[in-house]
Amino acid sequence: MENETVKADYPLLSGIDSPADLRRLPVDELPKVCAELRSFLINSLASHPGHFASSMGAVELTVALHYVFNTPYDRIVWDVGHQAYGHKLLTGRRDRFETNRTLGGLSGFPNPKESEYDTFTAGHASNSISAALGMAVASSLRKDVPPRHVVAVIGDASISGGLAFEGLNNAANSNSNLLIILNDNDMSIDRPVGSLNTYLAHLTASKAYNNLRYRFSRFLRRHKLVTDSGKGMIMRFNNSLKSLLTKQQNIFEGLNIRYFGPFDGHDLQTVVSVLEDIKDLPGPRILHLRTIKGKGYEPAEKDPSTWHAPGRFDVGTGEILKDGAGRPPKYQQVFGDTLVELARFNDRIVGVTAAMLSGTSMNRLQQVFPERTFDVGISEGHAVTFAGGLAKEGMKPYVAIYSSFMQRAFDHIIHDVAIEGLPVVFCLDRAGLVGEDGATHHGVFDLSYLRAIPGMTIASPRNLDYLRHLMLTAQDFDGPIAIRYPRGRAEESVKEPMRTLPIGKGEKLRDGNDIAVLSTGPITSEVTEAIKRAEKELDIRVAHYDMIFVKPLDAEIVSEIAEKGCPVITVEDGISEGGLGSAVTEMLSDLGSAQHIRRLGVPDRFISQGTPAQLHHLCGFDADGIFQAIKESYIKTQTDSTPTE
Ligand SMILES: Cc1ncc(C[n+]2csc(CCOP(=O)(O)OP(=O)(O)O)c2C)c(N)n1
Ligand SMILES: CC(=O)[C@@H](O)[C@H](O)COP(=O)(O)O
Ligand SMILES: [Mg+2]
Repeated sequence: MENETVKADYPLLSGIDSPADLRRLPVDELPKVCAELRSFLINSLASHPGHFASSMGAVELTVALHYVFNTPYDRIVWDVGHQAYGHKLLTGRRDRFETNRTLGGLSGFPNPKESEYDTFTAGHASNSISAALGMAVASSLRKDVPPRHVVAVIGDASISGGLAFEGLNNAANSNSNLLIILNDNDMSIDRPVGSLNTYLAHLTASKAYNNLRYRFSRFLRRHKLVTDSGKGMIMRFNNSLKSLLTKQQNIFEGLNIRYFGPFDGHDLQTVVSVLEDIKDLPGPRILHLRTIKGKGYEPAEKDPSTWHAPGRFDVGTGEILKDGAGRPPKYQQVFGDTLVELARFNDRIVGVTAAMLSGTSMNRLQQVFPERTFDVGISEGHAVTFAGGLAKEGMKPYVAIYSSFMQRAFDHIIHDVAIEGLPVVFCLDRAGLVGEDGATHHGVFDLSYLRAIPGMTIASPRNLDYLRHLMLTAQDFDGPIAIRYPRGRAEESVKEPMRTLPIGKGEKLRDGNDIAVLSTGPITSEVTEAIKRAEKELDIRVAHYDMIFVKPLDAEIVSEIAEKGCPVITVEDGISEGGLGSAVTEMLSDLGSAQHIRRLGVPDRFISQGTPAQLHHLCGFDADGIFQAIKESYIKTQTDSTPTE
């Protein structure tokens, strides 16, 4: 990428290999750096897609942070990290940026294994304040010289998450050098929800007070009046102004966190000078910046939801290049439509999601039954407990949450739903290896963590028909049930009318006695392909069962394969430890069988980004990997049964 054209198009950016280069520029050159960063992002992401609008909106903030703070000595902790592309470009990764989110390339999120500037794992929302506070406390315990600044950058939706509140609550009691930057663009992925959002809008309305207050405190500091008595003066000044200019107390100051703002987060000079002013103040502080999601690219500014992660697009026209024409629908779409279909006939059905209204297609229910659809914001734990309450009073909640985000709600599932056996339907979208979002987002742990919960029923459809069958089955099921389905499009469209399935029953898709393969979920189609190849190339007969339910596991099927006595292979798009393979192994062992079992799934390590097909191959459970496993298992039986001299 660093050719002559790039240098001509990005004269300043091409000279910035690290933030130290940025810091050598005069402050009035910084707006040009921002313009170049935006142009770079637009041109790169048009053909190498990723999280667009948040990074565009955080450009000035990113430049200001690396300009004012001595990174990487000073720590910037990005929340979620989907706004950190500008940060990647300024921290030595510009020439590799086109590998973003691809196999072996850059991670789409800050990743400490990738760069010393990426200070903490990011991907799941609301962790930045806690992590940054921990770092700040560690720094003061170590008595770092010079004192180390720690900055958490968090969005208006992410700060509404429970974990962020816990962090704020703790930070307020600490004297650590923590600066929280609230990047408030008044957007989540969809419209933000909740009263904190309304409250932040009100803070903007009290701008006059906040500006005056900031100017006064700056005057005192510049004239070295910030002694204890100076602080007292500030407080008295604040309090009298507050009653004059605002109707309510500032929530952050009420928590004992000094609040500055709101300021225009695109006014670079202001952001730089405010950061310079407040960076050395002791104790926890919050700087509230108002920004525009998608800033600098008109289509994104107008429709930030669509441009959160738009895919490929035409830079000139702003047209998003769709890849779905004529192809079967996505799992999420069929989930959304089926939920509407069921809800039309059953007025107890309600939908709950945690800030993923469009991502889960729960917006389809919202369009038809707005009063029965609940987007509770980034609060997976609350979503589950809230659903528990709904179920307790006779409603039938379908809770659609991405599998990896549901990890946040593990205890809520146990304590607030499973112990009472409440009939909540957990719709785990993005189950399995999700692809480009990588390790933080792969939904690979759900089978293992849910299977450990007594009374939990867990199922996975092999195609869209079975997704619909399971959603109908769940409607009349009196207990907690999880349905896991993957990201993206199915291989085939819906073909059959919806019907109820027997709980805990799998299906035999093919019979044979040489090997038995047991699978769950859409990966079943890879098994079918592998078996066809094995039967042709190895001249063997392979039995294939779609287990559908991982819990309760179909004991009849497991007894049948125990009787066959042949080698067994299990296949799942999830971590091998504790999932389908473990369930089958445990049951066979309970039956006293000593059959050879091979468990195919995600190995015991974190898997980075790539396309799902690449990752299935890497983990050895695409059609080719399954074929190899069948072959090896078969060869082993042949070798084992050959009589020795
Ligand atoms: C625990 C968790 N839940 C949901 C998400 C999905 N998610 C990613 S970004 C986002 C919206 C974040 O909004 P905000 O913090 O305001 O940042 P913005 O996108 O506006 O820049 C959501 C809900 C997530 N990453 N983590
Ligand atoms: C940053 C984040 O967590 C979301 O934007 C996530 O990347 C969405 O994933 P999908 O693209 O699968 O909806
Ligand atoms: Mg936001």
